[in-house]
Amino acid sequence: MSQPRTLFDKIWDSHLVDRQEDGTCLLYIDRHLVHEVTSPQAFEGLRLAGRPVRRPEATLAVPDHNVPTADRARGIEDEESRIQVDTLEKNCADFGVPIFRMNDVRQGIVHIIGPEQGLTQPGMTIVCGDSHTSTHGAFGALAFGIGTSEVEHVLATQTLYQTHAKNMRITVDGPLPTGVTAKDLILAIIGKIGTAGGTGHVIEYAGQAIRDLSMEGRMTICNMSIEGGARAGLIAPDDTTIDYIRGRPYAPKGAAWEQAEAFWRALPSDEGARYDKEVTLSTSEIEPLVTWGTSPEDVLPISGAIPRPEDAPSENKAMAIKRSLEYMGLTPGTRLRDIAVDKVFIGSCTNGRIEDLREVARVAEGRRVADSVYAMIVPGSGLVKEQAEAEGLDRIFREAGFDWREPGCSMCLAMNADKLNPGERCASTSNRNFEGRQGPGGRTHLMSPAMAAAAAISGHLSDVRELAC
Ligand SMILES: CC(C)[C@H](C(=O)O)[C@@H](O)C(=O)O
Ligand code: SF4
Repeated sequence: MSQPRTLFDKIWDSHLVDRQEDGTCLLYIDRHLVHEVTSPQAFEGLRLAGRPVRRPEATLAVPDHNVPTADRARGIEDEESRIQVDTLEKNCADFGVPIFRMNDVRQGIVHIIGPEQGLTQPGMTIVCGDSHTSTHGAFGALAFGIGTSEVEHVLATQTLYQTHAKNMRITVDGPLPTGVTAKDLILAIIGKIGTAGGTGHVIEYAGQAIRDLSMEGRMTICNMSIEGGARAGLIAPDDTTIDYIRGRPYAPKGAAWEQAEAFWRALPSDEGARYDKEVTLSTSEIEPLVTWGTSPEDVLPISGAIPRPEDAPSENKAMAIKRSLEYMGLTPGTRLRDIAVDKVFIGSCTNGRIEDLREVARVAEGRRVADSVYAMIVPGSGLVKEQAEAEGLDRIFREAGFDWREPGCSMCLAMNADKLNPGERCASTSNRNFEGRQGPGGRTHLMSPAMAAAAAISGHLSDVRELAC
């Protein structure tokens, strides 16, 4: 009998082209997603070497980081952004790579459109020159970010050099308590394991709380695996996965669907498969969470207060807390819910999907954004936007005083015109809160869409459970 294998090992083994004595492996890559930030030098490399793209039909490009989220009819005003987006279009035209252009309704954040189009499927290897490629692991695909020289390698050969990561399993037991979402789960996980907790590992998420999540929630979890230091995140495919993929534009059809489904159902880790590291959490310990510092592991329940450096377990940690608090403009002991916000950003590849927008609408309906707050909602893709509008969510948002925008990365990382001003404080549904992430001097508190909506309405960090929904 063969050894029981994990989902990760099954995907790895089935994509192994070659293994060197030193452990370096050559993997076949099924899908390659491309955006404007990390691809220009890769295409330039191909041009210089006179090489074509090996499998254009396995590649899809989309501009997302540099696109404006308002007034698209006016084109892109910022010159640097315009050059980035134009360069991507030209490279795709020159090399025959399919692209969803800025004004295509299918345009959106690369990690939102892959799943939406049915390009992301269980058992695949998926890469993109972007760290949050881990998002696609929600489908039981081995998906990870790569650097620009690797983008060039994949474009040229459809393969990639890799070394085998270790297997880690994080089990979240119990049902989701009221007001607690996938975002709270992953923030709790990162709070527990730390930003280096997953280093060198591929994390498989398991347990009732994970199984009970929709695909949207599972994507939120896998998206932030990278913030926990992991190489990738994975969730075993099941009925929820298969139902989500069925009928999407790039999903297999007819007999190919039957075959694919049988293959997908054989992918989950075998009984008795061995993990190098195991972590267990119970949802009974988890409340709605917010970050207070400049790392995603600086996380606390909304009922908590800003930590005191002198309570830190080590001198180093005390220094780190002090520095974070200085940057964040916060005083130890302040109750989190007494912290006023200037802006609210709802969107990103972590929380810019339709379900996230429905959550926001549930909180926003019949209420008003506080006068002191500017709140923006940036759908993850043109199709998410279209769906939200078909459901009348945009009307709820507008009536409540939210700014309803065009799709893109936007203020998740401020590579376009959407930025925090120095010193401004933001409740954000994105995934990174380091110094300057949302604009130089900007201060970010990460949280779920419902919690961000609650902050927009009340004008300060607040507990969504106290707003009757
Ligand atoms: C610009 C890109 C390379 C970057 C990433 O790799 O993640 C961005 O998407 C981010 O979220 O910081
Ligand atoms: S939405 Fe944010 S995290 Fe996601 S790809 Fe864009 S910049 Fe990166």
